[in-house]
Amino acid sequence: MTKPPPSPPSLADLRQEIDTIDAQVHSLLMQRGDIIDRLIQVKQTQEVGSAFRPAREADMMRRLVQRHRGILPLDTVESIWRVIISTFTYVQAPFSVHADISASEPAMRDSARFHFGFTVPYVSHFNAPAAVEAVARSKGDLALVSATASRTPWWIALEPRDAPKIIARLPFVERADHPAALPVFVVSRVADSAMVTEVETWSVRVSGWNADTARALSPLADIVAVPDTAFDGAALLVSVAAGHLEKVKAALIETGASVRSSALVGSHATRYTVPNGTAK
Ligand SMILES: O=C(O)C(=O)C[C@]1(C(=O)O)C=C[C@@H](O)C=C1
Repeated sequence: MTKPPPSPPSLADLRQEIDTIDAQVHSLLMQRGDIIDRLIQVKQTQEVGSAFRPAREADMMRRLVQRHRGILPLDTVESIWRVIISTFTYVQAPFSVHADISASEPAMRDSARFHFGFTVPYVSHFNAPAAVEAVARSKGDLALVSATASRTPWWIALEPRDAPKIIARLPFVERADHPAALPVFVVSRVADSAMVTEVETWSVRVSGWNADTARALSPLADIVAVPDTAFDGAALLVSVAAGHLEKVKAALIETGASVRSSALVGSHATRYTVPNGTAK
């Protein structure tokens, strides 16, 4: 005699399983909070003012994407972890996010909320220099500024040694249809040891900037250029693999431009793109 197939679990049984998992997830988050409490003692955040560790976060976000499987969309998993990590950053040392909304207020707000959640205060500014200035006056605040376009060479303010620096590029995990896709630089003051140094960002002032020069540089580096009429040139923000600025300078000179000055104004992790077909 064959046994009848087991009856499917009831709705009440499945809800019981969900309640058990929710309680475990909540309990694990509270345990994570206890660890953060202990981490504060060993981390000495007070010295630099900010608990944000871009190198660690870039690595955590990449690993999260790599291990993700199943029907829960990657957008959701990424946004949950962004809120977890940034809120635990905030509880270590409160900070505000100063956003330059001159490119697009809704896109900038989406980026700030997606990457830093709703607990971290959001302050909007009408231009990049104002957002950067607010960070320079603060202890550990962050500024979010467009990484692809600018009306002003705001990065010149980052040149002095003790000025804030570019410390990250968002989103950490790029892909088609990212819900907060606006490319953004994060500007802040963090300990040197917390910086990711894979990609360097340089403030470069050039004379003789023209379309040929821009074309010659595009395979070598990501560039934001603002015309500098006083010198028939441009103020550039150059993002280039660490140690490769000399190649950019050589290409500039080959196309007839000349470099008037260059200063390192930050660094960030290599851009990480989710392979096609993985993201949901
Ligand atoms: O690893 C740290 O230094 C932490 O402070 C922990 C933590 C996290 O919540 O995982 C929070 C803030 C940092 O930006 C990176 C990670």
